[in-house]
Amino acid sequence: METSLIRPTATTNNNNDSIKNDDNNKPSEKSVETTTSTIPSLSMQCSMNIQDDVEELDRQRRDVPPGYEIRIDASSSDRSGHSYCKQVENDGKDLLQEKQRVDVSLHVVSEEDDDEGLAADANYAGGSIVKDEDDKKVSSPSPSATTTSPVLSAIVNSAADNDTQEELKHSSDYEYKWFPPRHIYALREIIVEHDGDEEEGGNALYDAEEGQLFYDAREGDMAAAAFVANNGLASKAIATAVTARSESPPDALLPPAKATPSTTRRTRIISSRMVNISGGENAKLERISRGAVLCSGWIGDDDDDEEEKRHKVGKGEGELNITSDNVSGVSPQGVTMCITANKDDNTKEQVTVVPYAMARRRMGCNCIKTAEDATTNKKMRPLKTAYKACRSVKHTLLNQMKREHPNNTESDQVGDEYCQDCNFFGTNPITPKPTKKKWMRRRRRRSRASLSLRNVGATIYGNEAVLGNTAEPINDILSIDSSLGIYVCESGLTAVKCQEIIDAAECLASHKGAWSAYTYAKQTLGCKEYDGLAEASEDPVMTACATVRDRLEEVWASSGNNNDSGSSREKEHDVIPAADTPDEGNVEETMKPKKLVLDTREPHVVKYDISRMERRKLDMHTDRSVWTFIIALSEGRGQDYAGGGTFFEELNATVHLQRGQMIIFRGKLRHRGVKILCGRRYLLVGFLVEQKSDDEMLKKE
Ligand SMILES: O=C(O)CCC(=O)C(=O)O
Ligand SMILES: [Fe+2]
Repeated sequence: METSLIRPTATTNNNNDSIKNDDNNKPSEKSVETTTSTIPSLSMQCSMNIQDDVEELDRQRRDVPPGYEIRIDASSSDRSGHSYCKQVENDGKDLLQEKQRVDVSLHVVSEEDDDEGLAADANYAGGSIVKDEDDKKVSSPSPSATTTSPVLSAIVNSAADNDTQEELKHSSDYEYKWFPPRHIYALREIIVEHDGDEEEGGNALYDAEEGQLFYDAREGDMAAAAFVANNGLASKAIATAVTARSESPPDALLPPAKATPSTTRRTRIISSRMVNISGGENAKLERISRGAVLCSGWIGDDDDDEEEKRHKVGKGEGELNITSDNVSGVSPQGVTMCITANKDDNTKEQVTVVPYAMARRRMGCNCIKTAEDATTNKKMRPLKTAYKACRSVKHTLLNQMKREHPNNTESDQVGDEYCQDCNFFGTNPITPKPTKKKWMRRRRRRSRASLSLRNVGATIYGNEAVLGNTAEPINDILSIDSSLGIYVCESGLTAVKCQEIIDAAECLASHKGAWSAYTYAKQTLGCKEYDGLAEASEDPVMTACATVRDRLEEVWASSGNNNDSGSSREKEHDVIPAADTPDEGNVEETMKPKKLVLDTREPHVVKYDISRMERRKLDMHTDRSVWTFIIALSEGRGQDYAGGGTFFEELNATVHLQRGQMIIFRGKLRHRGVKILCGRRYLLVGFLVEQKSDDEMLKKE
């Protein structure tokens, strides 16, 4: 196993279009002055000519630590239609050797203008460059520098083994470059382009274990990129870095060199500070790469240089010969880079990513094949990720098809749209919309044939069942803010189980003809009403209820939060220690802990999609609940959707859950569902309310 590398590079900056960090409203020169030799100042070069990015840019400015600044340089552009990392030219010198400057740029084309796989000139965004000030070399950090900068410290400490850490701390060959977390995420799944020198470890990224933080900028490589694997340590390092930067001492937060794997699943890190990491160029990156096709083959003309070839492919020119033999996978997201796989004598084999539409057109065929050797051929190892991803896309699409053709057997579905050979869709994976008349007829038929309701849902989630619930509560609970009452933990749901709930909900919605909208959310389905959904959701819901009852209620009350008036922040001086709580008999009726049950129609599934603006988000509101739990059924950051998350007003942060995680919070906290940028986001939500006394019930009747 390769060791993880953090290969910092000295960088230069000759960009004068600076925009200052408006947090403290200091002029940019100020931040130059405050830059020390151990903490490089930060500037980012972005081409942002898309309106949406303005908000993101603002956020970036706020997020920049003191002494750093953001610089905007609208000149950074590339019209090839490809997203890739590149090293900006500098008089033909080997930049990495010279330790002068490394640019890491992302160039992204908006999907609206890309229907035939051709890049649009006007709509692209991207670019991030980290450089030091005044063309100066950034000095290597001394060991003390790692304590001066918690961010660097966190990154150094995330290196996989001690030797590497030591080397990084002491070697004068290394200099530290700090990527703001957003950009690390932006680069998360980008594959490093290098010139094909296939010596051992030539592309160490692909030898990285999941969870390693990677920054690889080797001499001779064509490009540099930061790479962060999906989960585990690397995420932790980033979460740590962000938190450390904002407020906390690094020592308390630094991850161990190797995370201890949890018995059931990989350690997953959640942080209230992992805010706004999607969006802006990252979102666009996620969007355009969806459905791209990975191909290997010749690109451009022999005498074109690499850059030229990429341009040509982006424009649909050149000699890329796409056949089913060289199509190697479909990338659902993230894998958007051109890769040079190998370089033997005169043979250059290129692996590149082209838009799905273009590949289809070139192949003159309705299906995309997945090359077996994507998993076995070492030279094509980068494709492994895409290959895996491809399988999951197929799975999702197949499920979708099954839902849309519930009565068909698989062979019925082959037809024009389905290739049994590769188990994949061709021209049109989505069934064409039925005419209104047909639709009405179908809807009537569906409602007649609606599921036979045994009223199981109402029983499963009735007061008695919830109060007598014997599910195991979750013990490992991360407190996002204990004074507000916001906690995150696992729900126990696996990805497969999450998908089962989604499938059940979608199946119901299609039988019913539509989603309901009985909470503030525009697309909901109540588990109490639908047996299939009720059954699929039982375990996580009961786990959530047990966790609130057996863990959170107690913690909450013991920190003086045993009534619900006003904000918890206001009550900070009014804490009644648990030990001083009077006997039950003396407690006034209002102070008695109430028994929590699920509200009349709870729990429910929420769906966000981008079909309409109001379905993308949920505006600021409070829930009519004592506690609300939200379980994420989909994965964010471009996998199932981008954007999203739950924003809390008092926290002033968005919490992003990973699939299977659950957030539990006080229902009266103002919160909103942040707009998703693409895909679909499903939640399983429950409102826990106080059980009404018999008197109250009678009164109501
Ligand atoms: O989308 C979210 O994260 C918030 C959902 C929510 O607040 C609700 O369903 O009441
Ligand atoms: Fe809510």
